[in-house]
Amino acid sequence: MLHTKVSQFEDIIDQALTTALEDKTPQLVSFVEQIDYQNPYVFFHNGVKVDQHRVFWKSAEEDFLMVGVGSANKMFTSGADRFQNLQTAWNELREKAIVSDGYKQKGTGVVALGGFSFNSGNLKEAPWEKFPDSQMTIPCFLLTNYHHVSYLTINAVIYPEDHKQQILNQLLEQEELLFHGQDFTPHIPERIRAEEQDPEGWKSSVKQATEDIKAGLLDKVVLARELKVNFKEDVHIAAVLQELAAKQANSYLFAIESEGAYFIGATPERLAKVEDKTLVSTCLAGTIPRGRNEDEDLRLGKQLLHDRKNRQEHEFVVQMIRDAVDACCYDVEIPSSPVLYPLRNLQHLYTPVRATLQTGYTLLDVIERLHPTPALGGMPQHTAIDYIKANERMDRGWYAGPVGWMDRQNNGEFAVAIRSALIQGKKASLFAGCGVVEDSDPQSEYEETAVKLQPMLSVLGG
Ligand SMILES: C=C(O[C@@H]1C=C(C(=O)O)C=C[C@H]1O)C(=O)O
Ligand SMILES: [Mg+2]
Repeated sequence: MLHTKVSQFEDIIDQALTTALEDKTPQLVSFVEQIDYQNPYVFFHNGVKVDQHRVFWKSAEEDFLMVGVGSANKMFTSGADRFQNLQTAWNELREKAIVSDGYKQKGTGVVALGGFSFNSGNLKEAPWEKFPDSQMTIPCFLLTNYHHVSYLTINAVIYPEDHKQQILNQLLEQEELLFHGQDFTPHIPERIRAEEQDPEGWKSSVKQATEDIKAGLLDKVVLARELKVNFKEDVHIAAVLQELAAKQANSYLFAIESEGAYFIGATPERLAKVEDKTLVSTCLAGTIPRGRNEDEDLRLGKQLLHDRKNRQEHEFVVQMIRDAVDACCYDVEIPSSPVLYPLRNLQHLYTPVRATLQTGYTLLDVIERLHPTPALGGMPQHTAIDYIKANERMDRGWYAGPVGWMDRQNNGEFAVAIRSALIQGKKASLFAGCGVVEDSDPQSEYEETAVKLQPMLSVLGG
């Protein structure tokens, strides 16, 4: 940190100490500076020297990325009111924060990153014991790369009994560690085993779901399965992120640490984004592989656009998101038919949603209404959630839950945590699901999930 910056930082610590003593409560301070361009993967890698708790987010559509190290504060909420309770805790924190920020760039300053499990309030089964119902971190150190400029935020909680010089020394020492050492050797772990969990059983549950749909129990349900993988050595998370970034264009990248386990993924699916009053959401459902050449690719794309079963999968998502967005927005724009969304090894049907948020509603209100959309749950929403709990034979944990970030202005973005894996040392669990409708064929759905496992599998042992 530059000399002038240190004295500005000292000033806000002084202010915070005064307030903390007066109010007899801890006080959050946030200090933002522009720094030389930083490689985010090196920063993530170095971060572990300061704190094992690290979080990562990269946008799918623009040059915008955040890496958080340590936590000035973590917000945990659980149960049915977890979104509302988080909003309350967040409002209190962000309104009271003392901020020194001459740039006012998005994703800098008081920012919370994290996510939510798919279901709230259930007991966590293996392998999810280390992940809470929800966790949003205000990182101690936050690197933000936006339009090729790097910003460093330092967030700290100042207690009434703290000493300025001690805090300053500790933070400067940690900062030194973060920027020391400029590279790492990318290392992809060697896979020694990959084990599917009862594929035949899974296919029969898809078959059963099509029968239950024909019988009128529900219209659509998303069923997921797990692939367990073992490696010869511990997985190097920074290297995996770097590989994903190189391979998975048009995807959000995320990583969230909890008690030494990392939930990580490259998902194409936005849940909701709010910038000022503009809300953007995404309907993404309906899948076909990419072709091996341009002709085949075009042919497959056309086939997907006109396939009755895939269009039905997609239409349920559009219907539900439209209703949810109509209830809290105006000027809702949704095209009447989908287009293709190409990824490295598959393509989806995609309908963008854009609207203006009514006064009084926040990003978290929208997330609460949307989650889970029929792209991850089904239709009707609550029937599908119960159906999944009763029939899926695994704990989804954070798979298919909302992951993302929000800032002090309540702007932010959440994606749906699919194409994801939970990594713990030498072990990983990969997850993939698919939308089941009345015309679903178990074998094709099985193959669809196999293709969806590929992005994570390809960076976890090749
Ligand atoms: C559930 C997943 O993906 C979802 C299901 C899709 C489908 O069945 O066509 C497509 C995109 C996603 O909404 C997953 O990747 O695990
Ligand atoms: Mg599908």
